Amino acid sequence: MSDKEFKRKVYLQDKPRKQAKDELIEALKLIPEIETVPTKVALGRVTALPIFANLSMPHYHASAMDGIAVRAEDTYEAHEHRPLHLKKNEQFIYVDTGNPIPNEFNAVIMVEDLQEIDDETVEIIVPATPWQNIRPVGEDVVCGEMILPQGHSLRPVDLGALLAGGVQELPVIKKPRVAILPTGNELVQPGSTMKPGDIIEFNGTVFASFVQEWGGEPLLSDIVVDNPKHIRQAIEKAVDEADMIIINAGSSAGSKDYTVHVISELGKVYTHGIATRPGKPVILGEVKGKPIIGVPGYPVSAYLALEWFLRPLVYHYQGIEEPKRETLKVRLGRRVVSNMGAEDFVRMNVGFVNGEFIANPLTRAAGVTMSMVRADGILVVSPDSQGLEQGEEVEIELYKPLEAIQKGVLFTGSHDLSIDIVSSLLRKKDVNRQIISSHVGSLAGIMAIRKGETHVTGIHLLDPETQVYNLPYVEKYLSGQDVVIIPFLKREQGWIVPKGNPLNIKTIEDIVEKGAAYVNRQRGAGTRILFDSLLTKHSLTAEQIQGYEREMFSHLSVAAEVKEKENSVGLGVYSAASTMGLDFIPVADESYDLVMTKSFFDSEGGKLFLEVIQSDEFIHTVEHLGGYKTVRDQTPKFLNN
Ligand SMILES: Nc1nc2c(c(=O)[nH]1)N[C@H]1C(S)=C(S)[C@@H](COP(=O)(O)OP(=O)(O)OC[C@H]3O[C@@H](n4cnc5c(N)ncnc54)[C@H](O)[C@@H]3O)O[C@H]1N2
Ligand code: MOO
Repeated sequence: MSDKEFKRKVYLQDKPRKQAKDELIEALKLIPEIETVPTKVALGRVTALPIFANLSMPHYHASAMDGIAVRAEDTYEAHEHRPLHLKKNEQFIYVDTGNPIPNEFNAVIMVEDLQEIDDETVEIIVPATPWQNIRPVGEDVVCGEMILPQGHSLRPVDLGALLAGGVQELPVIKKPRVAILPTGNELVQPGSTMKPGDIIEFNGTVFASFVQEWGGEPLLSDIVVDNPKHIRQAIEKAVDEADMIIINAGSSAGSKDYTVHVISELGKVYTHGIATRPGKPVILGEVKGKPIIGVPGYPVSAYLALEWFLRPLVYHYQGIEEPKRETLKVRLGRRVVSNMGAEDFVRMNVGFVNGEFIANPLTRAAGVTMSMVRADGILVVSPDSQGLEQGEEVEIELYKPLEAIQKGVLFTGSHDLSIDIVSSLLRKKDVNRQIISSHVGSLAGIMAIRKGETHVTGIHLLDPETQVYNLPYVEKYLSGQDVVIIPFLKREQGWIVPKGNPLNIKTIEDIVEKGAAYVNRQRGAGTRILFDSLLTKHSLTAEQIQGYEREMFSHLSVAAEVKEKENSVGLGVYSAASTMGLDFIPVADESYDLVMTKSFFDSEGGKLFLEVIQSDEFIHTVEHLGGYKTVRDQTPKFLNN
């Protein structure tokens, strides 16, 4: 078949995930191979047969203590009031722990229970019982006894028992070899010089690492060019070398999505399209009896699909149960909408607030790798649900240890680089005490405190009437709540412009007059409120600002956007400009303060948090960024009316 003969396939199935998996496992009779490996390097491998001891351990009667070997019968007369003397080499010999016990003796008396009279004589006052303090032959392992059953994943202690039982090598299931084929003309190897349209090939490494984690052996191939001929060749080679094949991507309906056609030409396609979001365009098939899985290109879809279909195969091949993740009951901090007819997999952040686990959905975009890095767990919403309400109790699968979630500090509010510094210093004090931050802007941060969804927020909200920062907003929106305001930083806000300030922007009027492309912040962000109040002050309107509608969610995203465009300008903090190598023209000094719930303030985590922000190391690091002054008087204000 040539390129042109491939028709564009646009219709995907919506097969239930479990059905698709069961059909695949059912269709393929995976026959594992067996190999012999040295016991010393067998950690994590799975026994292919029951393993029996070749030796007894110990293989002789051994002293269990340091002391003397005796005949118990010779000691029966010993008594507290009638000490008994024993003669060396006739009635006893000295032994150390582990020494063989000569045939004529049958008990050991510990050195602590002896009185040495002279070089040849000891005195005892308690008789010995036969076989006391002796490890009989085979006390640990008896020759011929089964040390381990078949299908057992070897742990460090198992290796010890095997070696003790004289097993120096053993039959294990061969690691299933998984060929990983990254395809796509846009892909380049990490470290290449990038031009627009290039994408770093990173999925392959993630897949290979998962395969290793699950006990398989990854065979990561070079990038395969997107055409049927090369894809076909790559699959044929992979089928010869591996037990399972992963092909990424081209699983969907694009004009270059050849994968499904090549698989059906070379073998069979069982499924194309499953009822999940994300991850829908998965292909499940076989070539020459080997499973082949086409996973979508988008990283999140790809990793989930790998877990749904490859993980069971890898474990099934090894003949062991797939380990289950811990689950946790949580209350939803926000509503989660869902597709009817498909399972939704929603990445979640979880925090322990006011004695309850509160979970909030992260971005649903399938291209955001960082959402997998940040996720504390995943919520699976069933196909017959239209969504779950705020406050509803649900169960999620955990991606992180419970302790880390329990100790995590939730920060929801306006992003500032100093919060990342607090996070790393906090972690230095306690590895489990990290900041889980959502950058939602100042007002949304205040609302999160109000709804009990966060421990801390960072805000910089100028009240246009009083020209006072923050306090008026806290009093307005958090009245009646137990919160603590901590004066935190003074920071410079200014115009972030490309290096050299090509449009020579100095004032807000310049943005209008020079037709600069403005990079705005989202509604409710302190920087947005500052910009809007500058507009009002200079009698300008939003319509006069080019780009006003496009909203970014952090200072750094504004700076990243400015870096992309010669004629652009944004409003943000100095540190964001300098991090991106951009110029900065100061506009205003503002107060960025922290608000925390009283219960967090009083908690262990709150105390550590305060210790960190008052530390010399923190103050020094923040001031070194430039554009900041830390507030020396961080006296907390309690709001409780
Ligand atoms: N008309 C339709 N378009 C799309 C559909 C659809 O149903 N109809 N489904 C969308 C969904 S959902 C997904 S998921 C993607 C899957 O697309 P493909 O599997 O064909 O993947 P590509 O388009 O080739 O790539 C998507 C994206 O991922 C990047 N990618 C690919 N491989 C790698 C790699 N090895 N490392 C890192 N990144 C990789 C690729 O460059 C793209 O940016 O289709 C939607 N479209
Ligand atoms: O189903 Mo795609 O896999 O949403 O991202």
